[in-house]
Amino acid sequence: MINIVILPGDGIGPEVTTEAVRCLELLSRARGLGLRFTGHHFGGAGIDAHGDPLPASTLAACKAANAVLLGAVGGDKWDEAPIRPEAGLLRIRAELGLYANLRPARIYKGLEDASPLRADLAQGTDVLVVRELTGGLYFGARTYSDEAASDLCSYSRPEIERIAHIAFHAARGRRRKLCSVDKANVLATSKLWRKVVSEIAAGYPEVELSHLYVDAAAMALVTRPRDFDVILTENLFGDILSDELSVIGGSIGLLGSASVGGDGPGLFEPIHGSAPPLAGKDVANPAGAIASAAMMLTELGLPECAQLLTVSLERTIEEGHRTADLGGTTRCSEFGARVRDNLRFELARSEAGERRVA
Ligand SMILES: NC(=O)C1=CN([C@@H]2O[C@H](COP(=O)(O)OP(=O)(O)OC[C@H]3O[C@@H](n4cnc5c(N)ncnc54)[C@H](O)[C@@H]3O)[C@@H](O)[C@H]2O)C=CC1
Ligand SMILES: CC(C)CC(=O)C(=O)O
Ligand SMILES: [Mg+2]
Repeated sequence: MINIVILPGDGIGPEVTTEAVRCLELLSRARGLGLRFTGHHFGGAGIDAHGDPLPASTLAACKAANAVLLGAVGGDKWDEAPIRPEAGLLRIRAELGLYANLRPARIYKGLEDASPLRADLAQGTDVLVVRELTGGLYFGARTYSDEAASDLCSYSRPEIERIAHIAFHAARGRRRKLCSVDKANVLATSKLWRKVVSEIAAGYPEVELSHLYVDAAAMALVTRPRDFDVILTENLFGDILSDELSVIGGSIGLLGSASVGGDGPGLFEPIHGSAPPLAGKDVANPAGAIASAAMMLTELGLPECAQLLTVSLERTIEEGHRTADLGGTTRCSEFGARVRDNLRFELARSEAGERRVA
């Protein structure tokens, strides 16, 4: 039995996670994986039900699970709450020790026209953002009054070393190029970041290391995205740059992510937020949630099942099924159903050991 905790969260979170879970259920039945799903309140839904975005019962269930699949949290409704839904997200990342957030971005076949960039700039973009997830500004002490406010940014050498190793390992298995992004011309944390990353590079001579300041990186991502293979960066910069990178492929709704590094379960979530204006309308793009589910299967040691789901998602996109964010009319639930149609086909094909004639 593989126990998976589902945290649908708020806004479009429940809609996109439903489609991802249905794909996983299909795979589990077909392959006898023994996946068992239990849903728990989280984010705004946690505040409404328990007065806490990360209720104790939810945290206990996550810690006991094999993996956690998350939708998204937040919304205006909780703007004035003493603890915002987003605080629950930060807490669960810290509680599970998930210091590494992997966000792969690429141009899907069939979406070549969906990029806001000229095709000659965008085509072939395939980047993995390795974002430090439990340090930096999001976790520093804050002060606030209506006259002055502050946020503390700090990083220690071990925090930088461990995320750098993850990124160098990833680069070694890809095109062996790693760009570390910081603001070392201004920030003390970035100065240490650059020094430590450069030292770690000595252990990975086959990986070509470069450094960019974050402002220049933001520019380079839209002028020469294909030059990047792995981007290693700190929490805030990774959050911002991965949203930027996602639209080069057409939409933020396409990107999944894996948060790993702890002793317990990993957490898998699309990179987008709860998109309140889209909630309840069956129009959100569930591709990022489905891609996150595929990343979860890989992490659970089921790479073949992950591949079947990835191929099914790719084929659905290639067939031209597009949700509204990509200029189409396919509903969220319909898109999920088409992925499952393709998944049934892939399962049958792999069982028959046949190759499909293109
Ligand atoms: N991981 C999480 O749970 C995150 C939560 N948030 C929260 O979400 C709420 C909304 O934040 P925003 O800044 O608007 O970011 P957002 O990511 O929810 O939306 C940004 C834009 O992308 C669109 N979009 C996002 N996901 C989409 C999808 N799957 N399909 C189609 N279009 C999609 C939205 O309609 C909007 O135009 C806030 O409360 C914010 O704090 C924001 C980012 C991450
Ligand atoms: C909502 C924030 C806590 C984080 C965020 O935007 C993200 O992780 O993508
Ligand atoms: Mg974000």
